[in-house]
Amino acid sequence: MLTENEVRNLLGNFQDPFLHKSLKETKGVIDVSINEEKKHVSVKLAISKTGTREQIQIQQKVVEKLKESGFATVGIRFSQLPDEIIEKFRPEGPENNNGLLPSNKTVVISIASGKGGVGKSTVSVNLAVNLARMGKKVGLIDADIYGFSVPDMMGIIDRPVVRGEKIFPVERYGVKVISMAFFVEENAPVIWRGPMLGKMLTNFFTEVEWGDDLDFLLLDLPPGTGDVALDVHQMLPTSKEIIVTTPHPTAAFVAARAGAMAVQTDHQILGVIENMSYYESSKTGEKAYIFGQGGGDKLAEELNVPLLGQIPLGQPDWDDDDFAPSVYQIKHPIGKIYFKIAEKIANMFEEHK
Ligand SMILES: Nc1ncnc2c1ncn2[C@@H]1O[C@H](COP(=O)(O)OP(=O)(O)OP(=O)(O)O)[C@@H](O)[C@H]1O
Repeated sequence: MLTENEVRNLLGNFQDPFLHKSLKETKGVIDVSINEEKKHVSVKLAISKTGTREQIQIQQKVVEKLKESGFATVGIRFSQLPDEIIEKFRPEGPENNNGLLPSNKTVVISIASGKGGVGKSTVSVNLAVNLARMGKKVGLIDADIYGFSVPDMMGIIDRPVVRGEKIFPVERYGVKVISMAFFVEENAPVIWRGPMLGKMLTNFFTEVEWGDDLDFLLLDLPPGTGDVALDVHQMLPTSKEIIVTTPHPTAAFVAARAGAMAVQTDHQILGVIENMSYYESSKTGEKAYIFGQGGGDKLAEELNVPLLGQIPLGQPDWDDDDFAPSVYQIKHPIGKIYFKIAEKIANMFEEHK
């Protein structure tokens, strides 16, 4: 494994993608810290333009190189170089303005879970829809390679339009949706492992025409804490995370590992959502805690983040004209809970605008 200085030297050879100078020259290697025991390296780099496809490319190369050098996990963060340095090295000629996707103002939020079946996709879909109901510009990427359920859940029948090199997402309930399901044969085997998924995700970020700057880009991640989930975590640009759990204390224990993965990859956790919290009788209003109790609270406490909400068991009441089996209507009691959670999330970013 490399020492901190060796990592600095290695990173110093990478080029700033717009200034075409080495990171050594631009003083773009800001921070390197190594956890030898866990074989983890955390790096902070400054480049001239963040939130670009070039950032994602350099990010992938850096992660690849560091893994080749013996690190098991890599955390990577980017910031913008100071204006003086950009001015000093700015190349002649028209500025390259392509590829500002997602833009600097887009908040990327990944929805993660410790295991499958806890409702991660349902939560992703309903958060996206409710952020859009608030008037936010929202994109949703279905990156759960084990089951691309988002299009079905939202009742999406259309497919994205491809024009030239750009893919135009499908819009549903005001959310721009891109799913791996659009690009693979139905029932095709799950061959999309780490690197392939990586390529696909890069394409989602760089070749998808999201239109005006998005406020939020949500990602439905693969469940679990195995290699695939770890790879995806590492590939994401500065992403925030929300962890979904069921109320059973053992479920929360497994979800805590997903939280640990987020921390390890330098992703800030915004909070925990507890799903399938209870069943409420529509006649008596009595609550039955079918899947146990306390898991969400316990996890939130352990991760030191807020419990953003508790979602009871219940189905949306869709009609045949507008079939979206997993989207709760705005007037539905669960729809209202999702709206409140969406408000909490949006408020976390209000002061920065
Ligand atoms: N609050 C809820 N009440 C009732 N059913 C729910 C609730 N949340 C999710 N479900 C149902 O549970 C099942 C699993 O949900 P979902 O697919 O969202 O989970 P997931 O964690 O994304 O699973 P996977 O990771 O395996 O894709 C679905 O059939 C979904 O409709």
